[in-house]
Amino acid sequence: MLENGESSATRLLSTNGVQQVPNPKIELFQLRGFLEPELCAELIALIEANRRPSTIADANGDAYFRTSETCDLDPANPSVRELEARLVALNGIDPAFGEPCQGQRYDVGQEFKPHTDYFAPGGEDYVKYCSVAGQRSWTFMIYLNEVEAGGATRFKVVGKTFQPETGKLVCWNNRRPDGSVNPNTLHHGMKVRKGIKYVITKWYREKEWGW
Ligand SMILES: O=C(O)CCC(=O)C(=O)O
Ligand SMILES: [Fe+2]
Repeated sequence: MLENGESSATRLLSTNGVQQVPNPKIELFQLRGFLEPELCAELIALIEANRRPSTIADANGDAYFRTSETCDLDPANPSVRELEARLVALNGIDPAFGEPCQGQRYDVGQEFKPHTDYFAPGGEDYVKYCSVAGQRSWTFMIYLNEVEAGGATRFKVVGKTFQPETGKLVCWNNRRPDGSVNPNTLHHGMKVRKGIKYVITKWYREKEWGW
């Protein structure tokens, strides 16, 4: 187990199939087939059964900034426990540093406009969201299905776009090597044009979550 909500390139690349985006501005990885289709289908069913409008920290006045729906996944559910076990095996992050897993559902026309997952230092909500658990360290995201059209995740600064693919994981470090937040992680969950998009998001913190 690594310390303080940290994963590392070395740890991630020790799993067969993990690929790192070759760009010094960001630590960004993908792993195809991280979850098998059966587990993805179970997680989709959970998201369908229990969802609410998604929210954002540091509200910016744009009511259409994040138009998806969110599911707070029950940590006691067997499929969610399996998901958590897969994550720790891959990333070596002590689960105590993780926020609870969420599912996100995007219908046609829904998106999450360009944003970073870290809380803006000095921003209004920084104290509110970071005083206990600290800043977000790593993001792990898993696509649960193939979308008929649209719904890619675009990292504009580094020029990398990921297409949704059943069971594919994408993960990145939200900070630079010196520990400061990395604006090059800016990413856009682009509009779904046809079909419905389902993803899992898992965020880790620099301190124990403990809520
Ligand atoms: O849905 C996506 O492609 C991106 C989701 C995302 O960035 C987030 O939930 O923070
Ligand atoms: Fe994000």
